[in-house]
Amino acid sequence: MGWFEVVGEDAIRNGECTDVYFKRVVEVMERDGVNPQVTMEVTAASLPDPWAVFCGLDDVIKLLEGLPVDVDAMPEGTIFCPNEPVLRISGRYRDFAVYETAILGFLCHASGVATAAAHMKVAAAGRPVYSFGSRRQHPAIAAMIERAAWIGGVDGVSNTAAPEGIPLAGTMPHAFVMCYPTPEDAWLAFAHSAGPDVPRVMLADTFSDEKDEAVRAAACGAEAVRLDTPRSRRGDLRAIVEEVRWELDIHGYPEVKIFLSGGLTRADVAACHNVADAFGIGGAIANAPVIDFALDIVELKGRAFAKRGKRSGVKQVYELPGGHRLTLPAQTPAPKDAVPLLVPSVRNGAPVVRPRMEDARERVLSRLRAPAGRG
Ligand SMILES: O=P(O)(O)OC[C@H]1O[C@H](OP(=O)(O)OP(=O)(O)O)[C@H](O)[C@@H]1O
Repeated sequence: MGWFEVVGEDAIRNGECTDVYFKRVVEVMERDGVNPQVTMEVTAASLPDPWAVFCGLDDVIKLLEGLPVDVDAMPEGTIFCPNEPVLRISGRYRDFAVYETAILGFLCHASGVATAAAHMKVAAAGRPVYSFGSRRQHPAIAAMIERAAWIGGVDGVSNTAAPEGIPLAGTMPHAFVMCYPTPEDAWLAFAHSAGPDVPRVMLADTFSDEKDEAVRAAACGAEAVRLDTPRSRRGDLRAIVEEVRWELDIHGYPEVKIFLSGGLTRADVAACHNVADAFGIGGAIANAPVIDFALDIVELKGRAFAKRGKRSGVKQVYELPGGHRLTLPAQTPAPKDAVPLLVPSVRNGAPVVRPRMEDARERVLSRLRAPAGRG
């Protein structure tokens, strides 16, 4: 272990970040010379929502690179439903058994965050959503959280350690406002000295009522006011936003936008989607429930074989015209005009694809734009 209680990249790549039972059984199998050819599939029997976003494949490909395995998977950003295999690995069991822990960890966590982000975008109905939640998770995984949120469709992220290319977004903390004699002093200092590309979004709820501070912030040059109303003061959030909008308009600031944040849930965002102009979301994205993926043998030595509760045989998931989906045995001929969703990702340890987060994000956004919804 190093300075912090984190697992280093080398330990993950070497299979040292694993459940001890894998190490124990691999030793037993080595002694017995047992190492059958298997195909294993990753599926989730249930989801927090009717559909989810597949994410985390990039790390899985890097993890398995160089091992004698083949991997087929849905591309990152693919929408999937319960029981659909999202990824399959073929190889000799002992050669990749210890990686199950990390494979599932990569996929469960990233897919959970991407899914929550996509559902939040649906709730916001076109208004921008920003990921402010890396403070809710261990800093060592901030880049993963922000990447998954970006793939899920957020419009920017707050953590400066996010992967390059993701736009950074942020306003000002309450501590900043409190470090000046008055909020006006803080807002004017920010308006004067923040970088030219930094939007003048002023936090307008530190000491007094939102409608009072919002109008005062507008007078100090705010392009937008951020309302981060504490839950203890909240009551009817939509009514607060409507009242602030009214006061800004009547005092001559109709162009000043309202940015909402602070413990927002999907229901809060849906309730305010047409009165607030943007949303900063922390825990409701970063603390998303993980997707409960499992990795199970479906074929052993070339024959369909599965434990109880699982369907045996290698499968393919098809998308049909009209957005319908079908899971069939892989050897069944593809239905007419069907698009197979599981595609080659690794062949004998060599990556066939390098997932690009922009492609994954576009896959999600194009689905969210589709009139038929997620299909
Ligand atoms: O959706 P959430 O889980 O609440 O996370 C995001 C919140 O984190 C920050 O608030 P915080 O009060 O921690 O800091 P601040 O006073 O600097 O705004 C930010 O202002 C958001 O409100």
